[in-house]
Amino acid sequence: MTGFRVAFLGPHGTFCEQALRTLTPAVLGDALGEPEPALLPFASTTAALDAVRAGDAEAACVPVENSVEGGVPATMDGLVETPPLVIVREILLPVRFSVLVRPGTTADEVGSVASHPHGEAQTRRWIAEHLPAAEVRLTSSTAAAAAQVAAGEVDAAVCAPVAAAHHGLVELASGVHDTGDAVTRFVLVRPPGAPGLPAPTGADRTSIAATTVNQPGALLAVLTEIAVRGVDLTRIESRPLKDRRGDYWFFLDGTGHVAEPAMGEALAALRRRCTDVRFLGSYPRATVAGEEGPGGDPGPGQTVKDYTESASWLAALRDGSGA
Ligand SMILES: O=C(O)C(=O)Cc1ccccc1
Repeated sequence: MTGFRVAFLGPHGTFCEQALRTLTPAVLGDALGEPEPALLPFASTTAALDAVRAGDAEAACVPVENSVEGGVPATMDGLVETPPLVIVREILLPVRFSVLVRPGTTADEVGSVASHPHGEAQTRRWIAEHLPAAEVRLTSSTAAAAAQVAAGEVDAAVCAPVAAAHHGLVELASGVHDTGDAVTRFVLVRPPGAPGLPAPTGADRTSIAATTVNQPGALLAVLTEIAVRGVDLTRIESRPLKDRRGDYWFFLDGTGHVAEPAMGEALAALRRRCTDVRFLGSYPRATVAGEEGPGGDPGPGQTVKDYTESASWLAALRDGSGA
């Protein structure tokens, strides 16, 4: 038994567990310094993140966004709480839903159907068409919906096919979705300073959360600091600050690593410009099998080599050896 624990959105049979299990022992060992951790299911993403903050787990795997429904609010809110956590890996999981029922249940007998809000959002049309009379209930995870079916609390669950084996259910339908090729992005988080924080690979992503003063052009100024350094912004999404009505956290993902000059300079500029800025991690960019990731040519004068050469040139001006 290892002393190393990874919390995840449970119960067993969630997409989150599947995402975590796609990491090979080598990748986990690299990201966590421990190839075979114990995987601990938690009832919510908030509880999984809290477990890391409380020292009850060394890392947590949580869903962060979906290509159809956008960000997972509980995860975004949880990432900017204190003490800070940083992302050390991202995992992209193509998501295919099954509709699971107790053995013997027919479509006509389904009076209620449950799923995680992101599961419901991705199958809303299908449910309206195939289970028009069913009352829709939202659950903390897709596997929690399957557990409710097994307990007789609800008739059907929209969830991962693997949840059938975990909860003794059968498929009423499989391959269910409103939009094909949906992908969910999960992240593995750790406390900052933990061993094994990712070194630059040359194909990394950095996640940042920033708040600005409420003035015309404030967000434009933040985006400009990023754009002029050739950082490819791959995501921008906002969440209300809650205790400061009208103010927002802007969640920004861009290509590059904090150890590289362009991203490092962009972060330093945000630190000057923003009322608050949180570094949420630099980690290797994941791609879906067979697809090209972002981060092509950063533009003229924007490569790491360009930054290094211009920094040496400036240093020479300053010490009087160059002109
Ligand atoms: O509830 C789950 O299984 C999760 O991992 C969250 C989720 C829900 C719906 C689609 C993708 C991920």
